[in-house]
Amino acid sequence: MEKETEATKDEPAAPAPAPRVAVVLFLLKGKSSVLLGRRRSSIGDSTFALPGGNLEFGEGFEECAIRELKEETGLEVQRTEFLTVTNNVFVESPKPSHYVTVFLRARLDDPNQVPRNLEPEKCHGWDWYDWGDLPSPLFWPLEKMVKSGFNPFAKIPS
Ligand SMILES: Nc1ncnc2c1ncn2[C@H]1C[C@H](O)[C@@H](COP(=O)(O)OP(=O)(O)OP(=O)(O)O)O1
Ligand SMILES: [Mg+2]
Repeated sequence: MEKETEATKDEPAAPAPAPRVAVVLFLLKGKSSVLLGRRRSSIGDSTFALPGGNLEFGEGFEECAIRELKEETGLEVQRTEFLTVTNNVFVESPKPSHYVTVFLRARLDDPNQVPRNLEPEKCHGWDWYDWGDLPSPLFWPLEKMVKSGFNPFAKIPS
């Protein structure tokens, strides 16, 4: 049953907070490079994270990843593969939030494409980092994956 906060005489009841869905992309280059950007956000400010964002109503995961990548970096990919999904509750951010995050991966269609920082209000800039020598601090959900041994370059079991 949907929970609602108590309505007052003048204000309608606010809907109870609900989990949201995000789609993020491991964009891979060569044998071991991934694209990361330093976040400017109330969630994970200044930490290094993957391109991606909120799934829009009616959108597919791949469609969302391709759109967010293009909006944030100008880079284009044609197809993606599903990697994993994680459940992340951000209790300490100013506005607590809960994200179910879908991780996809892709390779650059043209390895000579250069990322541009098209949303500078959300990111300090994009760059390629070696998976064996990642920058610090990583956005904590990503840090957790790295620590658990997750490898976005691994062959996906069929
Ligand atoms: N690497 C990650 N691991 C887990 N969750 C992540 C990761 N990256 C992002 N998220 C979650 C938490 C973020 O607040 C949420 C939305 O991504 P974020 O990049 O903040 O949105 P956005 O501002 O690009 O979205 P939009 O463009 O839709 O407004 O996704
Ligand atoms: Mg984003």
